[in-house]
Amino acid sequence: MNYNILISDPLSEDGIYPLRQADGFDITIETNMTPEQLGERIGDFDALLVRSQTQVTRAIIEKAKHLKIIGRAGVGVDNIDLEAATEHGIIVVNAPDGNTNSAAEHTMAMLMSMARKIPQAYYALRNHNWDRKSFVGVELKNKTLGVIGLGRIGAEVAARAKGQRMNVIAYDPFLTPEKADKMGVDFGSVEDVVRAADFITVHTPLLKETRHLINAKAFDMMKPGVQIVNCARGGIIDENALYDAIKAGKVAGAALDVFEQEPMVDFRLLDLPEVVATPHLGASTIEAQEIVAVDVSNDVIRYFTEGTVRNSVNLPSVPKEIMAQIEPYFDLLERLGIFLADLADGTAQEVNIQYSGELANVEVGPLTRNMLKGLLKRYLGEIVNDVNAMYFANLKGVTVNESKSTAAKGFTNLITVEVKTANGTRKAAGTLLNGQGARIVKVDDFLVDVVPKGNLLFIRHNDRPGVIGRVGTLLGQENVNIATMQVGRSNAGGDAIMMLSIDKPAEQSSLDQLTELAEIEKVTAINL
Ligand SMILES: NC(=O)c1ccc[n+]([C@@H]2O[C@H](COP(=O)([O-])OP(=O)(O)OC[C@H]3O[C@@H](n4cnc5c(N)ncnc54)[C@H](O)[C@@H]3O)[C@@H](O)[C@H]2O)c1
Ligand SMILES: O=C(O)[C@H](O)COP(=O)(O)O
Repeated sequence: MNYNILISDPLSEDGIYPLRQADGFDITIETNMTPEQLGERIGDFDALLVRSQTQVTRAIIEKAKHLKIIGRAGVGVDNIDLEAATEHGIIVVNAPDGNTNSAAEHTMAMLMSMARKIPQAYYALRNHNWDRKSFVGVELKNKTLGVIGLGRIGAEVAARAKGQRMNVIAYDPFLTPEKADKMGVDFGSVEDVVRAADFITVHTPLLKETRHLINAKAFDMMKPGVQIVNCARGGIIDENALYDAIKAGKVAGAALDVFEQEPMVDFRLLDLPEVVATPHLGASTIEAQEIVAVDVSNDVIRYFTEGTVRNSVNLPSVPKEIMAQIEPYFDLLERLGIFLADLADGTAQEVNIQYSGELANVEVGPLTRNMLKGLLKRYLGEIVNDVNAMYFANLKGVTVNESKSTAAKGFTNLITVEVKTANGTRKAAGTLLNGQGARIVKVDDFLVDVVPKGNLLFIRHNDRPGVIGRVGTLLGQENVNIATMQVGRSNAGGDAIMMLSIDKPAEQSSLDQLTELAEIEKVTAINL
């Protein structure tokens, strides 16, 4: 079966070459769809590739019955409802650094165009107006550039500005005075930056915290004649406040690549001669478009062929070497989750998972998510996957605690999962035995050695002579063949367990008959 990929924004044809070359993918390119058209089509697709144009809203995601992955060929994912994607188990990947250089170059081009009024002069000249008086600019040299958001693009811009012999002052929540020193920039708060700068450029994502970060109050603090660049996201600068600050003569220039509403509908700012603008072209170079499309294409291929991705936005990413170490445990963890969901009396309220042995030294989040997937699938069905397992755990009020210990009681690794419900606590521990695959090695406090596959019967009983025979006989009469059987007890004559693997699921009537045996306390059928 081929996977259906929809590309709904213009992507570089060279960039999607990996997808065209790989086996098993059918590509549909349909750009310029209305939200209604996208909503009608999206149900047919397993993957969606976009840039910033397509609005992947909750309404679209709710119609995307087969969608497993959304690839954003670029950085910003503010056009994708990440919460809705996560809830629906859809992984979102982006291309975090493919357009860094292009965006930084565009920022510098905008800064210089603004400082030297190049677009305005060109516009006059095109209208056959040889005007050498109206377009006197200012130099960058020895001026201070304030950079707000010193991430990938901000840092590249800062380095280039230093090449223009500018002083740079920056604010970023992750910036420390030491890091700033190493980069040769001054360190300051947003207020310090805004007060000190002759030119300001913003390079943050658009978040709740950064929306209108540059507002009327910030403009009040700025030096008269300040010039401002936004090649990050519309909305970081309050456009109304910018308009007022330009009109008031406080701001001498603005260079905007991005706008609060795109495509633009309100052209008021562009009527001001101080404003230069481009229609969101920061990443629009042949090089950047090829790299970002290659990056997301490769993640889509990886996802469908290996089940891994490099640049997930809604799942923490795990380095390749660590993934190689933990991936063999994925299946065991999912099965431990299913096992405990069947064994537990009621729905989970708290889950404690302990990683002992070598796994104590690595990132185990993906393993915990696989265990939760198995556990929650039993209550919530196949909608649960490793992307949304943690979301559903939170939604259902299940507390999840992870702990680690390097001591693994003779195993290379031992993973113990404890599930607490309103009616008690059940526990199971599993491991991978060298060359022999997955095993459950402990259930509650009883040692066992069970392959976690197929149909199992877990029987709690009193340790009395003849009980094992009676169970065997009864199952035989019911035509249920026992493949393996393990027994364990706390002490002679005390609490005991039987763990049977059987060749076909036992009928409820057989389970009822087993439960009626005098020594049997409880029979649980587990289907892995
Ligand atoms: N115009 C374009 O075509 C274009 C192209 C590429 C990227 N972008 C946009 O540029 C922005 C930056 O991209 P990037 O690749 O550098 O991202 P990045 O994640 O590397 O950097 C963003 C930085 O912003 C910082 N930040 C977050 N909240 C902040 C706050 N309240 N104040 C100050 N700093 C804050 C983060 O700590 C981070 O270092 C994104 O919004 C991206 O979408 C636009
Ligand atoms: O966030 C980004 O990567 C840029 O804004 C580029 O957006 P685009 O892919 O729509 O050009």
